Amino acid sequence: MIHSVTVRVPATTANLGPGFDCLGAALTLYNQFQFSSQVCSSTLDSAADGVKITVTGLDADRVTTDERNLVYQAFVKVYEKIGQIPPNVAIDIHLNVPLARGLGSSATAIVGGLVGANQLAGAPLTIEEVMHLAIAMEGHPDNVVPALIGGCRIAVSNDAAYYEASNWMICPVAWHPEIVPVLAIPDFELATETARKVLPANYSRADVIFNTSNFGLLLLALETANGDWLRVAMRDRIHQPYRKTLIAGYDMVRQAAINSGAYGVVISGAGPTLLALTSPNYATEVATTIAATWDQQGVKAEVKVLAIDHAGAKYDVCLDPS
Ligand SMILES: Nc1ncnc2c1ncn2[C@@H]1O[C@H](COP(=O)(O)OP(=O)(O)OP(=O)(O)O)[C@@H](O)[C@H]1O
Ligand SMILES: N[C@@H](CCO)C(=O)O
Repeated sequence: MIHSVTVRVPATTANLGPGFDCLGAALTLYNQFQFSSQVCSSTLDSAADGVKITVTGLDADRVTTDERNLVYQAFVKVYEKIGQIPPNVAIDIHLNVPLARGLGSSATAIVGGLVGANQLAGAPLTIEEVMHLAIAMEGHPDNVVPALIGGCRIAVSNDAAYYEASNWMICPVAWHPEIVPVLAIPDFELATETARKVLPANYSRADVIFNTSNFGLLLLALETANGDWLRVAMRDRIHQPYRKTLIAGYDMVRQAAINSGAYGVVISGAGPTLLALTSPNYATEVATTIAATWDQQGVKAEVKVLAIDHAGAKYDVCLDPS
């Protein structure tokens, strides 16, 4: 019998400029979730029956430890899907991905909870079924898909209604190893819900064509590391023009990063983290420049030079010694 499951899930950067709600990449920064079976609920001291949650690491005090916890909600979804009552469980969460910063923290929680529950239940669901549950919970695929299977991915819906889709085609996007993601994480939060509210409901034909052409070029540029293409292809008119007003110093930081060697700078996910893409030779210079420029604007930012994670969610299963 399985005693515990430990799941490691990568952070993700979504959109990459023109790929709003359909393109995302996994990063080498991870949250960890451990799920341990409990014998009976009388041994548990949480307010919620049958679950005890502990959280350590970054922003740990901001995560709820009762049954509203997103990891636990995802855990329960698996048991609903298979028609079983969720077992008593202790969940230990260790956070390295900051909350509400545009690095897919909610996707790590959803994927962690789903993968942990599926393994604890003896793997009744396929990875596709887990992915569909994850997309439905998050509401869009661009963070949860790379968080689950790693790499850079495009998600295409086979259904007419994109956000209600139950059929998805997931395709890998080649990412040239000479393209380095530099992430600049400011010391303020921006909830995805807030950043989605500032977007218009409709777009002009010119804006749609602008994004379509840049998106196509971006895929070629990521594959080939063609700097001239990348400098053009990271532009977007679907979300960034509206969201940048929520991110103090955005224009100045972007220009300074480009002057110091970045191909381009975009809002990571819903923000406020900024993603610069650059070559290995300029990565340190770009990181230092972003931190210094934001500092001049009164914003403290942590800057990380990362790589693309190709593994996605990884788990270890520990069997009951008896
Ligand atoms: N490990 C976790 N455990 C429980 N809840 C979490 C965890 N991580 C994130 N959450 C929940 O998700 C919220 C953040 O989600 P939100 O979509 O606003 O930001 P994000 O996922 O970090 O950014 P983005 O979607 O733009 O990449 C947190 O405020 C918290 O409620
Ligand atoms: N595509 C999403 C990612 C954040 O969850 C957005 O930009 O709102």
